[in-house]
Amino acid sequence: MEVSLTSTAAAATKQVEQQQQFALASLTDLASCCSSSSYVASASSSSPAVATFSADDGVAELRFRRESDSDGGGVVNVDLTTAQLWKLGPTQTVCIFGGSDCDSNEEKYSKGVTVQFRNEEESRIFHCAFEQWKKKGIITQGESLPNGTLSSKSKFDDKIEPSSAKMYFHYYGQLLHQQNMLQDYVRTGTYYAAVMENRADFFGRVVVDVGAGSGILSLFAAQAGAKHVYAIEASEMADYATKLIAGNPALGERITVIKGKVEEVELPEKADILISEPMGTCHPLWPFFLIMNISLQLFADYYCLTCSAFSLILWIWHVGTLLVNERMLESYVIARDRFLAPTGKMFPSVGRIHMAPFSDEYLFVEVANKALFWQQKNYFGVDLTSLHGSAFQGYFTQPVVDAFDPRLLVAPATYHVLDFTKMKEEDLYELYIPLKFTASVGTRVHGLACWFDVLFNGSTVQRWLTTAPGAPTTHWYQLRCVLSQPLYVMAGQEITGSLRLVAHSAQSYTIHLTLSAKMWGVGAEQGGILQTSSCKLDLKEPYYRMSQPYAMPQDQQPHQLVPTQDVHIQADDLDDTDLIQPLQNLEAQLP
Ligand SMILES: C[S@@+](CC[C@H](N)C(=O)[O-])C[C@H]1O[C@@H](n2cnc3c(N)ncnc32)[C@H](O)[C@@H]1O
Repeated sequence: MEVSLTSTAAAATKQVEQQQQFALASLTDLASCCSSSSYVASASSSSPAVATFSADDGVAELRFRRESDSDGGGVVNVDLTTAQLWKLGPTQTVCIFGGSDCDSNEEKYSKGVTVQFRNEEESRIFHCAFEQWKKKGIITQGESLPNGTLSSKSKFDDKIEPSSAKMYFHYYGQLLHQQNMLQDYVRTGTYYAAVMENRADFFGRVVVDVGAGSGILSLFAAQAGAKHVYAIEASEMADYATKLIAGNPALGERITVIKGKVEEVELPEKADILISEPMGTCHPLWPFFLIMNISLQLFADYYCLTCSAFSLILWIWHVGTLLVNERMLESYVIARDRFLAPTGKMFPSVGRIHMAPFSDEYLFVEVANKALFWQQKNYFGVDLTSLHGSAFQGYFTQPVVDAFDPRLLVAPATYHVLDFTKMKEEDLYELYIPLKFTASVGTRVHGLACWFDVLFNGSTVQRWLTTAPGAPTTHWYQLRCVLSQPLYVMAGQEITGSLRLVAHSAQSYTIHLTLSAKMWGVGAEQGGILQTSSCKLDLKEPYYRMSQPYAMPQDQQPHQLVPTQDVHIQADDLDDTDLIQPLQNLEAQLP
C-alpha cells in the first residue's frame, strides 16, 4: 500500500494542500445510470489504478486515475461532498457520486465506480481516509486545516471489536438515548453549574467537547463565552448536534461539529480546555430498550399519557455503571494528548471510584433464587439439578445496578483516584485496587458496593458530580458485586482484599473481586485470614434492579452505618411491605 501525505500551507492565504494516495488492484466503471438507478459494471474499463485524496484551496476531492491512462481519459473526479461508499465485500467497494465531468445530459445522474482493493486492510484504511477527507471538506468551508497527519489506523480500532463499536455508536446515534442523558438533571445540571460558575475558564478560550453527543456541553461552553468550540462526535448524533447548534445561531457561530472519533480527527488549533462526559454508562441491551421504548412511546401517545411519566420510565431504562465502563475515559485521555495545550484544563479533571462492603440479605436471596429453576427434579421428566451449581454461580457474575440505601454499607468507604490530567491511556487497561476496611457492625458481608464522582476543578469554584448512595440519584445509579459466599464479620474486624478491573475489547471490563475477613480477637495480631470469598463479574452484563425502592430489613434497622457522603433518606422512604422470601429458603438451596 502506498499511503503518502504531503502538507504545505501558505500562511498568507491559509490555503491547504494535502495529498493521500492509494494503489488499487482495479477500478471498474459502472454504466452511467441515465435511465436506471441500478448500476452495471462494465468489465471493459477495469484496470489497476491510483486513488488520490487532495485538498486544494480548502476543497477536498478524490481523483481516480487508471495506471494505463496516458491521455487523461481514465481520470474520474469525485466530488467528496456528494460521494458515498458502499462495501460490496471485504476488498470491493462501490463509490457513488454526482458527476461533474460528464456532459449535460448525464449531469443530473449519479455516477459510480467499483473499487477493487489489494487486501482487506487497504480497503479499511481507504474507507477511513474517505470519511476523514469528506469531513475535511466540511471543515474547510469555514476555515482551513493546518499541516497534519492522518492516522492510518486509530488506537480505537486497535483495541475495540468492530461489532461492539458499531453497536455502541448506533446506540449513541439515537436522540432518545441522548435525551435520557439530558433528562438526568443531576448530571446535566451539575455540568451546567460547573461551566457557568467557572466562566473565566471558558471565556475567550478554545474548547474541545470530547464525545459531544447532542452538543449540549459545547452549547454550555459557548454560553460561557468560549471563543470557539470543536464538538467531536463519532456517531450519527453529530448530524443532530449540527442541527441543534444551527437552531441556536447566536452560540452556533462559535461551534464547529466534527464527525469522527477523537482518536482520528484533526483539529486546526490546540485547545485551552477540554470538556467531556466520558463516564461509563451501561447499555448492553439496547435493542431491547429501543423496542420497548418505542412501544411505550406509542402506547403513551395512544392513551394521551403525560410525557413526563413516560420519560421517567425511559430514563430509568438508561441506567449506568462504574466510571470506567465503555472505555471512553481512554478516548478522553487520548484527546488530552492530541488536542490540549500544555497548560490547558480538563472538565472534569479527576474521577474517584468509591468502594465499601455491604450487607444485603434480600439482594443475596434474590440473586440466588434466580437459579431455583434448575432445582427441578422433574422438568418434563428431566432432572435439571446437575446444572444448579453452574446457574447459581452464573447469576453471581452479574454486577447489580440499583440505588441502594447507604445504611447497608458495613464500613466507611475507601476510594481510588484517577487523575485524567496525568494518567496514561494504558493505565486504564488494568486497574488494581487494594482494599482495606474496618467493619462498623457485626453482620454478613455480601459483597462490595461501588460508585464514583468526578471533579470540575474550576478556577472559581470546585464542584463534584457524585453518584453516591443517598445522594440525588443519577442515571448511573450504583453498582454492587455480590459474593456467592458471604463473609461473617464482627464490629471492628478488618476486611481486606482487592478489586481488579481488566479492560476487554467489548468496551467494558472483567471485574475480579476478593474479600477476606481478617482474624479477629485472640490471635488477631498474627494477621491471619479467617475466610475469603472471590468472584469474577462482567461489567458489560449487569443485572438492573430498579423496580422497587429499597426496604430496610428489620434485623438491620438498628445499625447506623457510616457512608462517605451526606445521606438524605427520609424515614417515609422506607417500606418493609415488599420484602422478599425468608432466608431459610436460600440456605436450603446453597450448592
Ligand atoms: C456519555 S455521551 C455524552 C454526550 C454529551 N457530551 C452529553 O454530555 O450529553 C458520550 C458521547 O461520546 C461519543 N463518543 C464516545 N467515544 C467517542 C470517540 N472515541 N470519539 C468520538 N465520540 C465518541 C458517544 O457517541 C456519545 O455520544
